[in-house]
Amino acid sequence: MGEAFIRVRGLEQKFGSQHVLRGVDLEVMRGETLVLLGGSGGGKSVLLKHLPGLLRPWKGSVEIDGEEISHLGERELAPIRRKVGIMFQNGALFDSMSVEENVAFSLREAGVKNDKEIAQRVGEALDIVRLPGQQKKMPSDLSGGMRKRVALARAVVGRPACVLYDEPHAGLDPITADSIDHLIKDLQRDLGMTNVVITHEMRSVFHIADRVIFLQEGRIHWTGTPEELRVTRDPVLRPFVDGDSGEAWN
Ligand SMILES: Nc1ncnc2c1ncn2[C@@H]1O[C@H](COP(=O)(O)OP(=O)(O)OP(=O)(O)O)[C@@H](O)[C@H]1O
Repeated sequence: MGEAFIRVRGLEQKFGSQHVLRGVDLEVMRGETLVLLGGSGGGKSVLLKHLPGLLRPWKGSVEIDGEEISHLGERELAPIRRKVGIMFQNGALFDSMSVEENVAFSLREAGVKNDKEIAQRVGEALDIVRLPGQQKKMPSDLSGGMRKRVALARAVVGRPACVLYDEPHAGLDPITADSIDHLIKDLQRDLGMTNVVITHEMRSVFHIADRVIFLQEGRIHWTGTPEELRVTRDPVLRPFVDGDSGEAWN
């Protein structure tokens, strides 16, 4: 580690009069797993969408692998999006396409045309997410956990250097959520992947994070290791870690 793969400086975003990001400074080191925590509506997804250039900063800058991307057009962003894969919150699979077609979609978008190469790379991606041989299944045939893994296969099939995960555990039972955590760590260990993960699952945070960032009202309120998070006395973080709303149980 030691070298920043993502560098965000003074990032601000507004939607109408709503000032969602208010000056975010962030570095994600190559090969690290960074977890992004924060209350609902605090701007985590909005921040994540700036990293592959899906949103353009209102103010500030975003650098990916040493390249400033905030001024780039759609065509110039294509190589950036090959470096930064994203696994969206709802999995976002196309229900009318098979698993194979869903995973191949981002490769075809990236201009890969050779069917044999596509089939091979889809097979490898399905192996990585532990769904070997599931190419012909339709999304409606899959469980929630399997759909998430197909979404992850789609994010990694282009062999990005970095994967962004927007609540990869949402709607999963604890065992399936744990298997997603293992996949995230396998990608980091085996392929040197940089991971940025939004989650509300504290158990996962302690399993996967090298570093944690807490976003509050559009700014980074706290940064530390999982060990520091576990013992923090920060008045905003403590109830979050304990899952304590402050209301009494009778
Ligand atoms: N494209 C958009 N247009 C207008 N408002 C938006 C847009 N995207 C996000 N917002 C608003 O920005 C705020 C932050 O949203 P965001 O999805 O980043 O929250 P979050 O921290 O990811 O929350 P959660 O944990 O609930 O998913 C919300 O009030 C949301 O309604």
